[in-house]
Amino acid sequence: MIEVRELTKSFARHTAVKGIDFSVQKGEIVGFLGPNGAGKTTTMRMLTGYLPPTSGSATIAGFDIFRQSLDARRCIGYMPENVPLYEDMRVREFLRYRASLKGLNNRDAKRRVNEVIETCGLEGVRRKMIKVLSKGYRQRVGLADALVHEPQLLILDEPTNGLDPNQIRQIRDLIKRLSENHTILLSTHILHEVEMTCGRVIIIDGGQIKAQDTPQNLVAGMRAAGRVHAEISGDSGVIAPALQRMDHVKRVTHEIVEGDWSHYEILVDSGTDARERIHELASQYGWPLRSLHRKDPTLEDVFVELTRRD
Ligand SMILES: Nc1ncnc2c1ncn2[C@@H]1O[C@H](COP(=O)(O)OP(=O)(O)OP(=O)(O)O)[C@@H](O)[C@H]1O
Repeated sequence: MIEVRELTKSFARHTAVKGIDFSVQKGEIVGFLGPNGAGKTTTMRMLTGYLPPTSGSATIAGFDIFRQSLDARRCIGYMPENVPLYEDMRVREFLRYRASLKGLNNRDAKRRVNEVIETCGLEGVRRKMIKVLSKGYRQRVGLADALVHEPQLLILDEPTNGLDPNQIRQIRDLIKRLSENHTILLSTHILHEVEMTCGRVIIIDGGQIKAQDTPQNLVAGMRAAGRVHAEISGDSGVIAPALQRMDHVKRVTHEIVEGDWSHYEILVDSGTDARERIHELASQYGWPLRSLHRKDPTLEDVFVELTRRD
C-alpha cells in the first residue's frame, strides 16, 4: 500500500528526512514514532502530496505520489496534526462541503456523510457549529473528513494529541474499528497506545529510521539486554562508578528517590543478570540495599534507548 524509497526532504538549512525506506502492506496498522522534530509530520506531508520531496520516491497503492498525485491522494484519508476545521460551519455542512471538494457527487456525498457521521459517533452533534465542539469531537470530525471519500489508507498525525484519557480511549477504539477495513499509518507519542493498536512500529529519529518491527519483537530484542533496578542508600558518586566497573555492565543511570536513597538502573550485556553481583557488592561495602529486581522492558524503553540524546 505504501512503498517509500530513499525519501529525503531538505529545508533551507536543515535536512528533516534523510533517505528513508519503508513499506506498509495492505491491512496493516503501523505506528510511526519519534521524538519531537524527528521528521514524522514532514514524511506524512510528503506521502499525502502536501510537500514535495527533495529526492527519493514513494507510491501509494501503486500510484507515484508525485507523478500521479491525484490518483494517489484519492486513496488517502489524511488527518493532519492540527485539523483545519471551519469554525462557523455546522458538522454535517462541513462534511458535505469537504465531500464535494473531494469530488463526490451530491448523492454520494449525502450517503457518505451520513455513514461517516455514524462511524465516528457524531450523530448527537451533526447540527452543531464546529466552534462549540470539544477537542475530542473536533478530532472525530477530522477523522470523518479523512474518511468521507472512502480511502483505503488512513494517515493520521497524532490523532489523540491533546485529548483527555476518556477521549483517547474513544478515538483509539474508533481507530481499531477502522483498522478492520483500512490500512493505517499513525503517529503518536503515546507508546502504550501503540502497543495496544499497532501491528508494527517504525521508529524515526533525526530524519532516519532507527528500527521497524512488531512491538513484541522490539521489546523481545531489548529483553535480551538485561536491565536491573536497585535502590541503594549512600554516596551515588561512589556507588554508580562501582556498579559501572562490574563486568558486563553497559550503562548505569541513577536518580535520588529520597534522602540518601537513590534508584539505579543498570543495563547489562545480553544473557547476563547482575543481581547477585550487585547484592555481593552492596554486602562487601555495607551499602543498605532495599530493592533489587529485573524489569521487563516496554516499548517506551525501546524508544528511549533508540532515541536518547545523552
Ligand atoms: N517548513 C519548514 N521549514 C523549515 N524546517 C522545517 C519545516 N517543517 C519542518 N521543519 C523542521 O524539520 C524537522 C522535522 O519536523 P517534523 O515536524 O517533521 O517533526 P515531527 O517528528 O513531526 O515532530 P513533532 O512530534 O514535534 O510533531 C524539525 O527540525 C522541524 O523544525
